[in-house]
Amino acid sequence: ASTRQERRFPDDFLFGTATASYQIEGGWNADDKGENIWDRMTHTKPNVIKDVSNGDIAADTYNNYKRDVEMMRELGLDAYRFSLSWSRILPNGLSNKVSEAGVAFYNNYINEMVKYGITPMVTLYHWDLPQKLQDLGGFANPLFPDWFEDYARVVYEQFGDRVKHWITFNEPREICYEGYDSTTKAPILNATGIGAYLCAKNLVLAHAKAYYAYKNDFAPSQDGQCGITISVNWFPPLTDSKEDEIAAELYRQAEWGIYAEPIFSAEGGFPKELSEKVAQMSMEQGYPRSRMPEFTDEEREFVRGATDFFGVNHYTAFLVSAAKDTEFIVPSVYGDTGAVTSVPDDWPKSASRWLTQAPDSILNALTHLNNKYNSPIFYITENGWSTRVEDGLEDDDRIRYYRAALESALDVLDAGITLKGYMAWSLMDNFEWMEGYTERFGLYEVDFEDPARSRTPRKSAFVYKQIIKTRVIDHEYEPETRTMTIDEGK
Ligand SMILES: CCCCCCCCCCCCC/C=C/[C@@H](O)[C@@H](N)CO[C@@H]1O[C@H](CO)[C@H](O)[C@H](O)[C@H]1O
Repeated sequence: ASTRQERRFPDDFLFGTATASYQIEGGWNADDKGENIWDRMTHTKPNVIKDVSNGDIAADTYNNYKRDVEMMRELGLDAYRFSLSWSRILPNGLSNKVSEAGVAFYNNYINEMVKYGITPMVTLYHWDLPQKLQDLGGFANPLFPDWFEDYARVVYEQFGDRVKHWITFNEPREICYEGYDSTTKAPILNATGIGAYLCAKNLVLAHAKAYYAYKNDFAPSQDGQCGITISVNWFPPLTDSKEDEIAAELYRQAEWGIYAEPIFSAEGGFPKELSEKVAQMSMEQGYPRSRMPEFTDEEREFVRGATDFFGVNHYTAFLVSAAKDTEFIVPSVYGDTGAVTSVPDDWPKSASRWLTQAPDSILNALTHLNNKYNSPIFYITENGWSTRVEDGLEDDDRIRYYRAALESALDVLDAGITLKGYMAWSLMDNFEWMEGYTERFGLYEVDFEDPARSRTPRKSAFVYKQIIKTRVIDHEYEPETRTMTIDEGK
């Protein structure tokens, strides 16, 4: 039997880090870039952000992209996942006008990665919708799938000769539930119990349109893959009672099933149990039809199977139980599930109130998805841990989290599940959405007081580098230095 020390990641396993355009780029109005929904929200309602900050400059990757690639080389990354700013490429959101400056910025960034053998993994949409499209309803407009396909075609055309890994959307739950159904992400629409379902349908249709545009018109010559990234945290029942089992299943369907099921399940369409529950609740609440829209047979068939891989953003777990005396907002997604969550006191806590270190949660989540969806190809497209500003560079908590997460990823490989890569969130500190700059996820610390936005490796950067280099998790490894260098050949 092999010892834990001997367990290795395969040589072709893609180790990387991830970021997102609005969180790092800055250059919010550089050249002819158009306004996006985060620009609009942070400028007109600054108090919704915890430290009243914004992403106007962020880590200033717009001017620091060569330093970013240098950091990728220092870590010895195989791959780098980043997103494109739609309104930097199409200032008005629509494809009649393409920004030369925006395209040039991404060409430079991608070329710099390719020059050093780093595989670019590109997300088309990580939450920064052009404001002009939001003014027309955004994801709630039935034309949204067409707008997204048009944008995707421009992007494939411009960058597809070098980019072979495409992700259409990052985290549909955060786009639809947090943006349309509540007030935790732009555009803070707060259409509770309605926004998430409406957005979910248009989002998966948009994904399928962009997927088939690539598959039919670009993949034959460009030879890449196209998938979607869904936020899949692990939601087991609190107890083995029937009520908690049912609550947990409904909760999983609301969290990620409404986005995953239409694409990955054999039947297609929204998850059965949640659809029935929402239809029943809608009737009881006096609506003339279900708040959850239906797919036509043609739409269902179009979306079903429209992917080459399943990108999983995984951070944590919550225990789910049937609500006893909770008063839910009516109507609301969580009211539809009738479920509540809790977290054991002994799971280590991060700087983010939602993020604890749950045991074996990567293995549990991926095993569940693998069984449910007929063994797709997986990438972990985000996984990471937050610290506070004052925690500085000695981030042993983050190291403990990453080692445990990567052990769980090795368990996934041992279980015969096809996991092809792991992207740590994040390469560097960045604008953490509603939390501003108060929570830090970076392997590199960014000094946001410094006009140059200087970047300094944390201890975790040295540990991650060692794991990538050796393909082994050495729990005893202590970096001897805090001076980062680029290894030969990187
Ligand atoms: C009794 C429970 C106690 C917890 C109370 C917290 C209540 C808040 C519940 C919120 C649930 C959040 C679910 C988690 C979502 C995350 O997986 C997801 N938002 C991660 O998104 C990515 O996060 C990165 C770091 O936050 C980064 O910002 C990136 O852009 C996102 O893709």
